[in-house]
Amino acid sequence: MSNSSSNKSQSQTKNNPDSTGHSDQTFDAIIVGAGSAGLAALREVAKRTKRFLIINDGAYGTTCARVGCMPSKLLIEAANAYHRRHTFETFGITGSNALAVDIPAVLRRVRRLRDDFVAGTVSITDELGARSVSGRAQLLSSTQVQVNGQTYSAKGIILAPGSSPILPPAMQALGARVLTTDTLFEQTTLGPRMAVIGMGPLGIEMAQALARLGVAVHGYATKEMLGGMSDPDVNAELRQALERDITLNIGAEASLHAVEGGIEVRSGAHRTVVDQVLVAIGRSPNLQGLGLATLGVPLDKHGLPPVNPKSMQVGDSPVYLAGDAHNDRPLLHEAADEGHIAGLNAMAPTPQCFERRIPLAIVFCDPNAAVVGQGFSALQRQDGLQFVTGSVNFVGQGRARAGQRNQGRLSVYADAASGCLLGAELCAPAGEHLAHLLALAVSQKLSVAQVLGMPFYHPVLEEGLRSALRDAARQLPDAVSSDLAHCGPIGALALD
Ligand SMILES: Cc1cc2nc3c(=O)[nH]c(=O)nc-3n(C[C@H](O)[C@H](O)[C@H](O)COP(=O)(O)OP(=O)(O)OC[C@H]3O[C@@H](n4cnc5c(N)ncnc54)[C@H](O)[C@@H]3O)c2cc1C
Ligand SMILES: NC(=O)c1ccc[n+]([C@@H]2O[C@H](COP(=O)([O-])OP(=O)(O)OC[C@H]3O[C@@H](n4cnc5c(N)ncnc54)[C@H](O)[C@@H]3O)[C@@H](O)[C@H]2O)c1
Repeated sequence: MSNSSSNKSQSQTKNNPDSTGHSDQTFDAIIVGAGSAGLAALREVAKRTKRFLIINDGAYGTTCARVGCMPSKLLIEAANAYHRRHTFETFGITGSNALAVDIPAVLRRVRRLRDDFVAGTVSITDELGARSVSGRAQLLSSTQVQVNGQTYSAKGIILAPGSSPILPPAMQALGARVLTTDTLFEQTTLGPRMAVIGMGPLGIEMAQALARLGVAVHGYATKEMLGGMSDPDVNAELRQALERDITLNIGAEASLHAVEGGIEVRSGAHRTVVDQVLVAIGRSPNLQGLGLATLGVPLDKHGLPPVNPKSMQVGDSPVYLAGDAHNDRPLLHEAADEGHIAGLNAMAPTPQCFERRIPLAIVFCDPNAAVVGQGFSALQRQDGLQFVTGSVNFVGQGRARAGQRNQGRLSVYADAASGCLLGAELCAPAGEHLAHLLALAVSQKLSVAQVLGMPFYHPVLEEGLRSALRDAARQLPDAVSSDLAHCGPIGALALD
């Protein structure tokens, strides 16, 4: 798609600037970027006025649906389905050796479903006719935008231009075998040997998925902490889990060199030759050429203006910056929230401040990794804060053992005085669901004792969370009143 349905969409909405239907070229709001943030803003703007314009450069369909969240999860689902065969023999199921993966077919399914998801988002702008314009927008002032050589004015301007994968020129120079997530899902096949540079959320997810599809994967990271984790014990579990699938090289910057028969990856003293490389070393906001300097506000070293995270307002101007372009919380639900806030405020007589949700970041590796609320290092950095850590290792957890997925660790952090849950880090089976449960508890400011007061069914993975909470409760002053935390273990793994 990126390529077929998005191009179709562009030709359908490629408007002559004079055909916007507004002879004075003045609008209530102009939205720059039709991604998740821009479309969330559009929903609020369109409820309040018909005098708006949404301008998008390049492919339509949003980064999330086109080259981000959705195709990456589609690849992961296929990889994990195939990987499950390794547990079959232990379950008593024979014949798994006869199973094979057809990577081109996996990629075709990824694109087919991805195109469905994209079609849904593309239709939103397609239906707008002349109010949707294709082209690269540039600010001329806090109330003026130029696109395709035409100038438009608006009372409020929402900038939601997203971000792009970082691909250093030396790596890009090696040609089509060096991929980013913008090109990964367009490949007809992958491997047999691949390197993934960068072990942030994106690198980890793709490296493990590729390995589970049978590609020999080498992963490279400069830092010990992987996938956004900061708790050394949880990070150790994550590392161990990844090393079951990929060869990890940690500690030095990786560089790429064209050699006979492939691309050589050099990292410290380590050398490997691969067929393709996925570069996942972060994303940079699409701010270049956006004209932010015309706003007359100071820009930081990355070219970012000051943005109020509760109103998305840039300084005191009628301009709002939302989504990955802001680079504060580059996640889908945050981009949507920011677009929503920006849309409301661009249409309001006076911008309002909104409470933001507690942080929640999930990495869809197996076991899932997640940070909820305040992570370990954020808590450690807080002067004067004393917190306790309650932890559980899933190796002995009953339900996890039953399903052959008994690996991982979950740590909860609680205020040492009040017992209030502050956050959690985990790399645990069904971690995406445990993380949501914890997010509810943290956002409701519940104490460890209060969460322990809810029922935990048996036998469920959530009993692992209960063990971590009990571990925390034992270190808290109200241990005696909280559940069974003060009781010793029964001594039977399935019951404890
Ligand atoms: C591989 C991958 C996996 C991910 N997985 C997850 C996940 O599982 N969960 C999660 O929460 N998040 C995930 N993310 C992050 C998520 O996709 C982003 O946070 C989200 O898509 C950001 O939306 P946005 O609206 O800010 O940007 P985008 O969707 O990129 O929209 C920006 C739009 O603005 C356009 N534009 C740029 N400059 C201009 C200009 N000057 N004029 C006009 N238009 C312009 C762009 O071309 C683009 O169409 C993932 C990202 C990637 C890359
Ligand atoms: N499940 C999810 O929610 C999800 C999944 C994927 C991406 N995302 C979002 O997309 C964004 C981008 O993700 P990302 O993982 O690309 O970026 P990232 O910045 O989180 O991680 C990049 C990593 O690459 C390392 N690195 C940089 N240069 C290197 C080199 N030469 N050799 C080896 N390592 C190097 C960095 O130290 C860093 O740890 C993130 O901010 C994330 O929020 C979210």
